[in-house]
Amino acid sequence: MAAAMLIGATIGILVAFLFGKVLYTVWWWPKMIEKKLEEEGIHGYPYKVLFGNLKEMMKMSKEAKKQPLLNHDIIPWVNPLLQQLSNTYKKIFVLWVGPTPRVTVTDPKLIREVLNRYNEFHKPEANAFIHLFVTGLASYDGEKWDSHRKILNPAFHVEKLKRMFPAFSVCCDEMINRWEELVGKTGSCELDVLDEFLNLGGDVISRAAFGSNIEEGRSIFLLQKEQCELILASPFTLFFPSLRFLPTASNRKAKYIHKKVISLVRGIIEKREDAVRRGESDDDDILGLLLKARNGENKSKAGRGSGLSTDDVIEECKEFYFAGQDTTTALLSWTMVVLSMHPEWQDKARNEVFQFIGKNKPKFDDLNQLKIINMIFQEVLRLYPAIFLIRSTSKNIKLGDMTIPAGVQVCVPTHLVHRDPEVWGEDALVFNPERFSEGVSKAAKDQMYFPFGWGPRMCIGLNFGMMEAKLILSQILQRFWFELSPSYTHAPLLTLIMRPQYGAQIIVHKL
Ligand code: HEM
Repeated sequence: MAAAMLIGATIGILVAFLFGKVLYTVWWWPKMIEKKLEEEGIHGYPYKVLFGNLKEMMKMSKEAKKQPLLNHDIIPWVNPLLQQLSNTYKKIFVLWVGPTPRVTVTDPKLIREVLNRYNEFHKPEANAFIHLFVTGLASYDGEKWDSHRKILNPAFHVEKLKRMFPAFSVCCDEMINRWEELVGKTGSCELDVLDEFLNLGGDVISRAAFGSNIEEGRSIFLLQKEQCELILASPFTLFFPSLRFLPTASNRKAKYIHKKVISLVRGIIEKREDAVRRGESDDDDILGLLLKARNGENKSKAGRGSGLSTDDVIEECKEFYFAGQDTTTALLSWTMVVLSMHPEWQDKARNEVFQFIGKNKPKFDDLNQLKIINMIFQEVLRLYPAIFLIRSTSKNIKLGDMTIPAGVQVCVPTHLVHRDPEVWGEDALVFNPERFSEGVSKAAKDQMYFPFGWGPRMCIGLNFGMMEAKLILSQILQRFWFELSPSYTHAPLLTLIMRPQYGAQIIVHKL
């Protein structure tokens, strides 16, 4: 009897504790933060228990999407709530992603502060689902980030990229030859270029950065793609990561994929170790540098805290398979879509390729001559930037003359700032690569252009991604002209990466 009462009391205390914790997380804490933010002059939609503003966000977006999107003014269509808050509060406001406050900053001075003070406004702790992709360097802070960045930087130096160039070239040739076969005798065919570039990106990263064979790389990125689709199918899991513990079929599948990816990466590492032992491998690519650091061969470069474990190496490999592929895929897919919408720029780009490269195979140094293509990519990355930047506070931090409380996410909405008429002028929503003809400083007021991030945490793969993009686009322009397929629907989807929601169906014609 006494034992039963004891068990009953223990369960009662546990239930009360859990109830209290849930109440604190979904009601008391957000309300307290809301009040503090208001005292600092940071306003927004009121917090609603559990879902924050997610329901309004989805409702408004569903309403907006009843009309087709016909131009590059995507924010009122993709995220009308964000547009409304920005119109009302201008430079800083809060919106609630579930119980998490997201302070959104569009003021240039504040943006610079957030991105430069990267140790105070650090990377948010990746939620368990995001962690499946965004791991390694992109998610670390402090000493660990510093030492990993020092280990990896040399893999992206220009002379290393030059050495990787033949591997890039082989992958691009294979894709172009396949397109020629598909176009065949009829002279044209329809392709979903999103899939095409996803495959290309995976091949490039496998061969150039890991020296692994194409099949291994393809298995990894197909699994990661499937993982991404599983998460997108139930977007609430992004905001309520505890849902991953539910024994659902998709959670079981996500766990299975995660394990499989790790075992494939482990296999690539073991093969590389064998090749190094036989003296048959490039030990200065991404994987080579990571293994050297793990073996303690380049401690002086990495500095304190560089003790890499095999698990660290696996996390970095997973990250590069994801980061190195999806971002460049998005850039290339949007470029094909936009150049189909603006054929006059497609012609200008093609003329430039013929002027500097003719019908020859592009060489590494040729790519530096392609100024118009560079301007086109800059403009595509302005209107369709891959990623928006999110940081987090773990203590109260001064920002301008405000105090941002601990536990708040701070967001720099690249896609919004890249369309701000105060920064870009009256034609901010128009596709006009010409604005970059005299460089970024002349194109954007206050240098508010950051498709690759900002400062020390700027994208490590910038030159890698741009080399891949220039090489493949110049080869496409040499052989084909292209237009949108009637089956294409302009529908940018904003998740981790901005991509065309229903694919990028393009009709490719032989020149
Ligand atoms: C067009 C292509 C690309 C775009 C638009 C892009 C964009 C970005 C952006 C905006 C960031 C900063 C994120 C932040 O500060 O929160 C970033 C970081 C990063 N990117 Fe890229 N990226 C591209 C290609 C690549 C490639 C090809 C690789 C690898 C081969 C790569 C690897 C990384 C890594 C590892 C980071 C984290 C850097 C750090 O935190 O130190 N990216 N990228």
